[in-house]
Amino acid sequence: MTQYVAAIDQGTTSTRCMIFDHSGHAVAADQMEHEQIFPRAGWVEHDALEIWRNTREVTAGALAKADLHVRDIVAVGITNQRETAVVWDRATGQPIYNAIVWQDTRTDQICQELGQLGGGQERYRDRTGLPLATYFSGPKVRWILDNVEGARARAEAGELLFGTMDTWVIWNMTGGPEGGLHITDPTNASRTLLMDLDTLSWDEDICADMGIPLSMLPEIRSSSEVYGHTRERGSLAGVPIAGILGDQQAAMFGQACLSPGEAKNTYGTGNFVLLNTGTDKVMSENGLLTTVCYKIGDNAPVYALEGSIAVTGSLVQWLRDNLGMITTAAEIEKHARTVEDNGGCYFVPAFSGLFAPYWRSDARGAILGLTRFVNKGHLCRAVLEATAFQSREVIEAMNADSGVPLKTLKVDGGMVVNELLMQFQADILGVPVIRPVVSETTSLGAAYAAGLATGFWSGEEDIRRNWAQDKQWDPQMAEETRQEQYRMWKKAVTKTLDWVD
Ligand SMILES: Nc1ncnc2c1ncn2[C@@H]1O[C@H](COP(=O)(O)OP(=O)(O)O)[C@@H](O)[C@H]1O
Ligand SMILES: O=P(O)(O)OC[C@H](O)CO
Repeated sequence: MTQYVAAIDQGTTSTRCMIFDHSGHAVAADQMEHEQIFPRAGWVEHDALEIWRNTREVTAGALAKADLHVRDIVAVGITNQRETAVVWDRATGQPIYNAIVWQDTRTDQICQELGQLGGGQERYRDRTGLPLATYFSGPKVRWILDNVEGARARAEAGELLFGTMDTWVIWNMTGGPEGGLHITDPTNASRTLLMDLDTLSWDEDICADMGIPLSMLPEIRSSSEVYGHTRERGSLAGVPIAGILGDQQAAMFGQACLSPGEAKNTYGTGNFVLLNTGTDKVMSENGLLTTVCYKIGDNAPVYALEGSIAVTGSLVQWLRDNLGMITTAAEIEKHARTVEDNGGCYFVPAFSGLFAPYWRSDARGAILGLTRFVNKGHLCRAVLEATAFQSREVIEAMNADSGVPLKTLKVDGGMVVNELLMQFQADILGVPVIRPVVSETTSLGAAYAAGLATGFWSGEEDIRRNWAQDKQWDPQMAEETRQEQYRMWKKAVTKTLDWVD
C-alpha cells in the first residue's frame, strides 16, 4: 500500500495542508485564507479560532482531493508563521485576545522599556540571538498580559497558556482542554526572545523581566520526533504528529540546505534569507539574527543566520487591496513589463519599520523619485524591485558575516512565479537565481521532519535526492547599472528613517 506524509502550513495569509509521497511529490493540497485584522495603524491581528477552523477544513479537503483514507497517512508535520503570539484559557480553549501577528508594531514602547533594564539590548542579543524588536513574541505576550483585563492574575494562577501557531494548532489537534499537548520546537522558541540559544530552554531571567510566568510557556521538544497522536475526532484521527518547524526553517529542509554554507530565500508575505551555519552559533555583526535552523531528535542543534524582511509579497497585496491598482497579484508582472525600468521610482515598504539589517522601528514607507513621467508600470516595477533590493541588503550582510560570498541563490515561496522579479533578482545580486521543481518547500520541509521521525524517509540522502532544479536565471545587467540602481535604493532607504517620533 502506498503511504504518504501530510504537512500543515499555518502561514501569515493562509493555512494549507499538503500531502506528499515518498519522492517528495505533492499529491494534493488544500488552502484557505484567513482575515487580516488591522484595528489601528501598525497593528495586525488574526483570529486564532478562525485559523483552527481553517486547519480542520484544509486537512479534510486535502485528504478528499487526494482521495485518501487517514490510514494512508503515516505522519503529519506542522510548520507555521513564526513569532505570532496567542494566549488562551487552558480550561475552555478560548483565546483571551486575537493572535498578535509578527508584523505588528504595538510593542515598540515595551521594547524600549525592556532595553533600559540591566544588560540592555546586548543581553537579548547574547542570550537569544535576536535584537529587542517588535517582531518577536515575548513583548506581544507582555502586551496582552498588560492590556487584557484580569489577564496577568489569570496567567499567574496558571489558567492561561501561550503559544506560537504551531503550539496552538497542536494543542487543539491533540484534544485541546481534554489533554492537548502544549509543546513547541526550538526553531519556533528561538523567535520568542525568551529562549536561551545555547541551552534551548526558557531563559528565566528574561521571562521574569518580561513579566511572563513560566507556567504559560510550552515544553520545548525537538523539531523531529513523535510527540503524540491527533485526537480521535477529525480527519487525521490517530495520526502521529512527528515534526514541528517554523516556516522559514522548514523551507531550509525543503530546499535541502542541510550543510553549512547552504542558503535559500523565501518570497512570501515577507522575505527570509537563511544560511545554515552548522552546529556553530554565528553571532552577526551586520544586523542579522542568529536562530535555530533545526534540531533532529537527540542530535545537536543546527543553527542559521537569518535576514528577515518584513514586507515583500504583502506590498503586492497592498497594491491590490489598499490601492486597487491590480486585481490579482499575478497582474503586477504584466504592468511592470510595459516599461523598460523603474523610471527613477523607488518604493521602500517600511510599513512595520525596517527589519534586517536595519532594525529601525522609527522608519515608515515612502515612494521616492516621483515625477510626471512615472506611470503605473513604473510603480509596479518599483514594488517588485523593492523585494530584490531588500534581499540584496541582507545577502550582503550575510556575506560579510560568513566571509564566504554566496555563489547562487535558491529561491521559493509564492512570489517566485514572477519571472520579471526573478530576473531582476539575479541582475541586482550578480549571481544566478535557482528555483526548484517543488516550490512549496515549507510544507515539504515539515513533511520531511515528520517523515524522518517515523522512518518514512531514512535521512539526508533521501531529501537531497528529491530536490530538483526547475529554472535558473543568470545575471544580465551591466555592472555599472547594477551598482547605480543599488546606490539609489540605499539613498531611498535613508529617507524613510527617523519618521516616527
Ligand atoms: N505572480 C506574483 N507576483 C508577485 N507576487 C505574488 C505573485 N503571486 C503571489 N504573490 C505574492 O506572494 C505572497 C504569497 O506567497 P506565500 O508563499 O503563499 O505567502 P505566505 O506563506 O507568507 O502566506 C502574497 O503576498 C502575494 O502578494
Ligand atoms: O507566513 P510567512 O511565509 O509569511 O512567514 C512568516 C515568517 O515566519 C515570519 O517570521
